This record gives sequence, structure tokens and C-alpha cells, in this order.
Amino acid sequence: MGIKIALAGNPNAGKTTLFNALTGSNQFVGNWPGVTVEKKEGKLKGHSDVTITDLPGIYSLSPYTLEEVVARNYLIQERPDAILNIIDGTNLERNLYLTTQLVELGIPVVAAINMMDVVRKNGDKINTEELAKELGCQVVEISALKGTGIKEAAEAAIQAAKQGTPMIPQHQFGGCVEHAIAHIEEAVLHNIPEEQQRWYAIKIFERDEKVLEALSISKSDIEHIEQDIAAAEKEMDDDAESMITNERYVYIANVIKHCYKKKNKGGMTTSDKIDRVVTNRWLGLPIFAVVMFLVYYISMVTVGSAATDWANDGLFGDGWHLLGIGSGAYEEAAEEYGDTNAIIDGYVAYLGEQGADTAALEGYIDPEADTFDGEAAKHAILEFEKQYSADFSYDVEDEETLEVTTKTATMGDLTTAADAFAGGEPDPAEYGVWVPGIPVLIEQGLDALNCADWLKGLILDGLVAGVGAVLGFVPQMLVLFILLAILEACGYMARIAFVMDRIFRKFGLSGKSFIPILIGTGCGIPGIMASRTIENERDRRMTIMTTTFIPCGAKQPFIAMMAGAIFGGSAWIATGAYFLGMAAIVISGIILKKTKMFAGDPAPFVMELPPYHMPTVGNVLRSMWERGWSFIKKAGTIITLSTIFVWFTSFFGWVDGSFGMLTEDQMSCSILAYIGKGICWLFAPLGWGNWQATVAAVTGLVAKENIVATMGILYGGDNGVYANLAAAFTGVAGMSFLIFNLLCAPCFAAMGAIKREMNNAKWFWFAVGYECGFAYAVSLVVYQLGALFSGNANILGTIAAFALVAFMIYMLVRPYKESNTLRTKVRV
Ligand SMILES: Nc1nc2c(ncn2[C@@H]2O[C@H](COP(=O)(O)OP(=O)(O)OP(=O)(O)O)[C@@H](O)[C@H]2O)c(=O)[nH]1
Ligand SMILES: [Mg+2]
Repeated sequence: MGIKIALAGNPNAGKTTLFNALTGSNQFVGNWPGVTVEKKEGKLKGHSDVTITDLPGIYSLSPYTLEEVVARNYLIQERPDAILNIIDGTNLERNLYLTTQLVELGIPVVAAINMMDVVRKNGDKINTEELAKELGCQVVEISALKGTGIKEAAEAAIQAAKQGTPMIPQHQFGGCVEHAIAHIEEAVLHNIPEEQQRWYAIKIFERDEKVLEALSISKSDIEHIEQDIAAAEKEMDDDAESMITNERYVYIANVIKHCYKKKNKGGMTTSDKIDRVVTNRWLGLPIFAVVMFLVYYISMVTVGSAATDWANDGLFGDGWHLLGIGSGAYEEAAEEYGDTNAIIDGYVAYLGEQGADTAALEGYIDPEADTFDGEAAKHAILEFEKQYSADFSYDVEDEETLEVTTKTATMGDLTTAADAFAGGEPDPAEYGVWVPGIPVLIEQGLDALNCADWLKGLILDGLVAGVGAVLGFVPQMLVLFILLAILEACGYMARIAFVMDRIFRKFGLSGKSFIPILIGTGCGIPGIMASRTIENERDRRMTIMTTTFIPCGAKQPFIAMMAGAIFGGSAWIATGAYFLGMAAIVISGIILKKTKMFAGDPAPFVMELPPYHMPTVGNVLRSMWERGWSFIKKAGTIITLSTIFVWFTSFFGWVDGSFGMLTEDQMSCSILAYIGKGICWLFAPLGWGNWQATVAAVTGLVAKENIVATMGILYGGDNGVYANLAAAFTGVAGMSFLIFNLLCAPCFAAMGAIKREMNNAKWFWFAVGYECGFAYAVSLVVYQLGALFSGNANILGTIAAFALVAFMIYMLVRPYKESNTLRTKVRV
């Protein structure tokens, strides 16, 4: 039998930091209370028989929120062999409140005073020997962050577990309380082990419903006990629960007086000073807006997008110059050569109009043809020039926007072009060290192996195109994750929740709903899980339902793609997506709060603001890596499978009654097309009732990154994805498609998280239905009204759009009666 040690303590005391240090795990650490919401197990390094469990932070053993229930249930039901109680040394008084309860559980406890580095820096003194005597358990000093004393703490816990002698609580309550507790033990607890009796008795005294339920005490016994409790209450003129709480605090105050010396009493700390500005009533929000703008500007527009361009065009494109050396010169040359081609093409077209026979020349200039020959082309052009010499027009396509502009060329231009063409296409390898892109390498490899066409198609058009499109966004994501991790680690995130609380409260939401939303910008799943810190069950459900409206990391690639293909790469699209997500959350909040299901005032905001501190490189990198890795892992598993599926179903189908592999222009006969055509009518009112878009949206339910991967396959082809997309979507239809995919139900994994957190099938379906319905309604309104203004109105659609707008306005402004009549349970 191995030894089980639980890490218990207040939120933000450093349990997970210690857990990571002791077990070598990579659990998420952040500077705000309530980071860990689920228990995590790991083996102590060097001791394969010792299991350490990291628990969510708790303030007491009377749970109010879900993550507190997780912690308490673990302690009282699984009964670890020892508890390592992590105490934040800068906040002794509040932390010891939990300690007084832990020592009553009848499990050996070792108290580890954490954050000793800060305590020492502040010049405060803790007398651990005296503290150990007062508490009746061993006390050690540690710094989980710096790694000092942690081995000793773990050893002490192992020793305590091996000896197995339960604690003898040093603290005694007042006479009448002890009297009642003794009675309770005798009356109903004699058949549970002796060392556990005291804790249960105190809980019964406090009338803890869950404990009473768990012990299934008979009615007559409860009545009997109730007499004792009532007598004590009468004597002290207070209710039982408050009596226990008060006595604990009186006791702790006494302990602190003996064991703790603070250097600076009162006075403002640096954190307080920063907070006066950052959480200021007027400045708080603008500062937040600027910070978030910077985060997205750096990750999406500058650093991140440069890296993503490299990944998309270089690593997963044709190739790249090592260290970027030679890139500029090569690009200039390549562009010139591109113009050369355009001019020659234009001339050939002109010759055709003039009735000249250009067959031979076309053979010389077609790079695919065997007759391709730059010199011969030049000669032919010079020959033609003698006969056909007039200015002619030619088309150039912008590489980024694919916009086509028509220009005019003179004979001089043509001669220069012919010369350049004879010189041949610039070779990137001549300008620097050229590293070919992955698809190029793979293609070469497959050609060398004489690979079958279908397999080559699967690998290049399916796997590499799909997965590469997603992986290309990894650099951008990593930059975003680093910046978010820094904000989390330094403590600013906790302030944002505080600032947002003032605003959210006006709409009937709690600022605590904002933390899940913030986390949701990385990934919806931890966002949904973070809702566990919300006490009020209705607010919690509402937060779960609306958190995924905010664009998560996986939606970024698709947003970037639509912005690039249809909206000229405007940075407003990505920023707008966040505003839209926030607006959807606030509007849903107002609407839902007015229904019976969600009515009630939001719980008061009780999150404490932890002191700021410098983020450590390790923590920031760990958090970036954790999130980035899950992005990459998804690309490696579920997205690979989906792209294989999409590739197969889109490149195979029935042409003229026989089943087989299709060419690119036969894709509308594919299996996927049949499926898409079956359901695409559903989306016709939203402006994109074609099978390709429908299929992309559906594969987005598997993983949002799939939208890009699927579009990459379905809209691939001659002109490139962006041009094909631009041709397939009008501006409003593109907008409507974007909005629908932003707001509709999240990916399967996140839906799974919703299901787990709702813990109820009815609520799960309600959440998914609401999200999809809301997305459908907003997209419909946007598309139909857009069509109306651009003069393509559809009568039925317009009526439906106006009806929906009217309904939403009604839901937003209708009076809010229930708030005074329904009570909610709040933590005091
Ligand atoms: N200065 C200092 N900071 C620490 C120490 N230990 C942890 N921290 C910081 O305290 C913050 C909270 O750490 P976590 O390990 O997430 O705390 P937790 O107890 O797991 O918190 P919950 O999961 O919310 O209950 C992080 O920002 C840590 O970097 C320490 O010994 N010294
Ligand atoms: Mg934690």
C-alpha cells in the first residue's frame, strides 16, 4: 500500500506550485484564487509509492462552491494518510482558519508555511516552534516558488503518514459547545472511528446539511441533538455556526499574538498603490482596454503574424530563406518576374485578338509543357513585335488580396519582359540559404517513391494542406499565450475580474463570470471549468452557456482566414470578433436573467486580490506550452482524422453512375457534397446555403480549427483558397458565416465540458440549443438586413429579420420582476 498525501490550503497559497515542484508535473499556476478546480494526482519524485494530490483551494471545510466540495469530499471520503497544509505566510490569520479545521479531521497534518521568501523580504517573523506547539502539529517553512524546504516538507508528511497518529486538536471551544459536542459524539457517532468523531460532531453542531445527510441520522436522534444545540445557542445568544466561527477566530488571534511579528503595521504596500490606479473607477476600464489591445496587437498584428506568415508561406509553403537573409532581394526579383509573365500573357492575348497564330509561342512559355523555352519565347516575341506593335493591356494579380488590376504595356515594356523571361525564373537558392517547405519536401519524397496518385493526393491535398493550415497558426497562438500567461502570473487577471464586476453587475452578471470568459479566450474548456468558482448555481449555468461565445484560440485561424479572404485582411475583423463575443454574452445575460430559470441577483463579489508579483519564466513558459501543446496535439489527432475524412469524402463520389476518385472540378459529385446538399437549405436564409460552407461549419463542431482545414480542401484549386472564397461569398454572406461559426455550439470537446459541468442532460441540450439558436438568429438578421441595404432584399427574410430584432429588443427591455421575489444563496 502506497502513501497518499493531500495538499490542502487556501486558494492562491501555492499548492499547485508545490505540487509541480514535488511531482515534476506541469499543472496550471496563476496568481489568483481558484486556479485549480479539479483534484490532480502525481507521484512524489524519487518515491514511487507516495502519491500526492493537489486539491482546489478552500477557505474552510464548509463548502459553498463546487471546487470546494471537490476538496472537502476528497479529505473526508478518501481520507489521505497525511495532509500537507499549505499556508500563505503573508496571510497567516486567514490561512490558519482552515488549519484549525484540518487538525480536527483525525488525519495527521503537517503545516507548511509557504511564501517564506516574501515573509522574509517584508522583515516579518514567524515563530514556528511556538506555532507547532499551539497547533499541535509539525510546522515547516518553505518557498514553493524558490524550492526551499520542500523536500523536508514532503519528508515530514511521509513520516507523519507512516506514524499515523492522528492530531490531537489543541483548541477547545467554550464549555457549553464542548458539552454539546460530547453529547453528539455519544448519541450518534459512537460507531465511527474515534479520531473522526470530533470533526463530525462539530459539523453536526453547525447543522451541516450534507454531513447530516451522509450519516443518515434518524429523525428522533436529530431531535435529541437539536436540544443540545439549542441550549448552547441560548446560552451564548448566537447561532451555532457563528459560535464555532467566532471561537475559531478568537483562538487564531491568540495564536498569532504569540507567534507572529509584523514589521510594518498598516501602511500601503506597492500592490495597494498599483491597485489604486489599475482598479480605479474611471481608469480601470480604459487601462484594461489598452492592455488587451496591446496583447492582441502584438500577437495578431506584429510579432505573431510575422511568425505565422513564415509558418504558413515558408514552413508549410514553398520554402524560406534561412534567417531571412536574401528574402527581400528574392521577393523583388520574383515580383518582377511575375510582372514579366503577366505582360507576356497580356501580349499573347492581344496577339490572339489580332488573329495571329500564337500556338508555338504558347508552347514556349508554358512551364508545364515540354516545349518550354525562354530563349525561343524571346525570339518569337521579337518576331511578333515587328508585325504587331501597339500598346496592349495586361492583368496583374495582387499576391495578398488577389485583387486583379488591368495595366497598359508599351513595346518597350514587352522587350524588357522578353529579356527577363529568357533569363528564367529567379531561383531563391541564389539569394540565400533556401530551405524548402514541408509540402515541397514531401512531394519530392513521394515522387521519388513513385507513389500512387490517390495516396499523393491524400497526403498533400488532405493531410499536409489541412493540418499544415492549422499548424501554421501555432506561432501566433504561442505569442498570445505567453502574453496572457504573463498577465495571469503577475496578478492582473484578478483585477480585471474586479473591474469588470462593476459593469457586469449592471447587467445582472457577476464579475466572477468574467474569469471564465478570459480563460476562454485561450480555450473554452478550462473556461467552462473555471465557472466552478461561481457560488450561485444559476449564474454558474449561465456562465457555462455563454463563455464560449468569446473567440477561443481555435477560432482565430478561421477568423484570420475570413478576414484575409473577404475583408482585405482588416485587423478590425479579429478585434470585432471579441466585441461581438462580449456583446453576445452581455445580451444573453440580460435576456436570460429575465427568465424564471436564471432570475435572481448575482452573488456579491468576494474574490480577494492577491499581491502583484513578477511572473517567473518557468511558469509563463509552462502555461504557454500547456495551451500551445494541446493546440498542436489536436492538430495531430482529431484534425488529422477529420482531414482524412473530409479529403476522402470530397475526392470520392459518383460520376456518371460509377464510383471513383474525382478531379478537382468534379467535387460537386462527391460524397461530402451529397451530405452537404442534404442540409445546406438550413443555412440558405443566412446567405451561405452552399454545401461547401455547410460542411465546413459542421466539421467545425468537431474542432473549430477544422473550418480552415476543410475550407482549404473544398476551396482549394487553381486560384488559391482566398480567391475562391472571395468569389464564393459576398461581404454580408461572409460576415454571416463568420458570426454563425463564432457563436454557435463550440467544438465537441468543449460540449463535453459543458455536459460535465452542467451534470444534467436537459441543461446540456438547452445550452447547446441556445448557442446555436442565438448564432442562427444573429447571422440571419445580419445577412437579411445587409441584403436589404444592398438592394437584394428577400421579402420573407426581411420580415423574419425584423421580427427577430423586435423579439430581441422586447426580451432586452421587458420589465424584470422576479429579482425581488426570488432569493439566492449567497456567501457572507
Ligand atoms: N513569492 C512566492 N510566490 C509563490 C510561492 N509559491 C507560490 N507562489 C505564487 O503564488 C501564486 C499562486 O500559486 P498556485 O500554486 O497557483 O496556488 P494554488 O494554491 O494552487 O491556488 P488555487 O489553485 O487557486 O487554489 C502563483 O502566482 C505562484 O507563482 C512562493 O513560495 N513565493
Ligand atoms: Mg492550484
